[in-house]
Amino acid sequence: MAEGAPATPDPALLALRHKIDAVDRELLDLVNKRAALAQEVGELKKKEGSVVFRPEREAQVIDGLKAHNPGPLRGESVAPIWREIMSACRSLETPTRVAYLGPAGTFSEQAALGFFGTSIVQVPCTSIDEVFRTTTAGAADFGVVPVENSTEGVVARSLDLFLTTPLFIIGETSLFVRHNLLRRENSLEDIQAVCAHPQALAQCHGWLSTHLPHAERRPVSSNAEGARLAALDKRLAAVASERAGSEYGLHIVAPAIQDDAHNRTRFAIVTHPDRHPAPKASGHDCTSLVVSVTNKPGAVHDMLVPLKAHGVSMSRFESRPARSGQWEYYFYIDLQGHPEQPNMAQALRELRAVCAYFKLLGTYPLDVH
Ligand SMILES: O=C(O)C(=O)C[C@]1(C(=O)O)C=C[C@@H](O)C=C1
Repeated sequence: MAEGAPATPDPALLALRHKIDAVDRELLDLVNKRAALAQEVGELKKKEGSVVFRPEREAQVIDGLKAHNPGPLRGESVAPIWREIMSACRSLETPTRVAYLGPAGTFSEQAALGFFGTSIVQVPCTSIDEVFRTTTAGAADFGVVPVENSTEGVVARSLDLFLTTPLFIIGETSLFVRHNLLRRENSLEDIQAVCAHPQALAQCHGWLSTHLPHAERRPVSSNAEGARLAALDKRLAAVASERAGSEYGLHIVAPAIQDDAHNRTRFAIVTHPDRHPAPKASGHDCTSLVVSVTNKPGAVHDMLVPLKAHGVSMSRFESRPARSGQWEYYFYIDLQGHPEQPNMAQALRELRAVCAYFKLLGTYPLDVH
């Protein structure tokens, strides 16, 4: 028995626990009632031949509950609880297979479980390219890929693959990324190399330069792969999540070593347009596109004119070299709204007319917390 615990439990505590047990049973009955309704929805969808996962509906369910939450449950507790309930309900309609950059313990895995809930079939992949290939080939229904980090900027490989694959975006999610130095020994002595994904090494550049200036920085395919290697060799350390540390039995030698305390990574959820329709408007949506314009004065200005004319806000504007050798660029643009809104539809039509290249990458509900 823990020190300080009374020999006989406090009757007031017992009474409260009885009440909690009774509420839990009621909750279980209600969640089962909800699950049975979701099963009925599943039957209906099977008859109609329509898809099970509806990101816009899930976003509306969560938005609605948050707006009606009387408390004391905190607002930010609502989304994770209902995501998990909807994940369990969805799995009764059909399995959801989700590809992401594995192995176990990566931030991509955490993003996949956070977005879809844990009642999914996990399809860990060895690279971002493999996530795109697996989802394109239909071995996974959805892929989760990192697109941007608040410290390091864009994840170039994901952006390049949006251009060359048929996949489109149906959702987004973002995570606070806390990196830890992990190792078999609980010490900073005699570390020969630090293994991690190049993005993670870059996000911890300052800390590594100060505390381990002589250790080699060894880029590997994922942070969890770095943790796996560190578990095999005591001269190696890894930069990875706490989850990866417990997965591979490593000590957290130094916690939260990322240079920016607010380090966040944003992920896109992708799927194949032949297997999934674009989400309908949820009320809080984002539309992503990639465009290019001819290399002449005023071309970028002309591109922005239709957005201003129709009152469409832009939340992101990124450029990537087009690799034509002509100083030409692709522009990755996020717009606030959905093409079902007439002003957005008109702005997109006019924008398309002034672009040399135009590809709609997707339209999807904004991340709800
Ligand atoms: O409303 C639906 O279309 C359902 O299938 C039910 C439900 C839910 O559990 O609320 C489950 C899966 C969908 O992604 C959206 C919502």
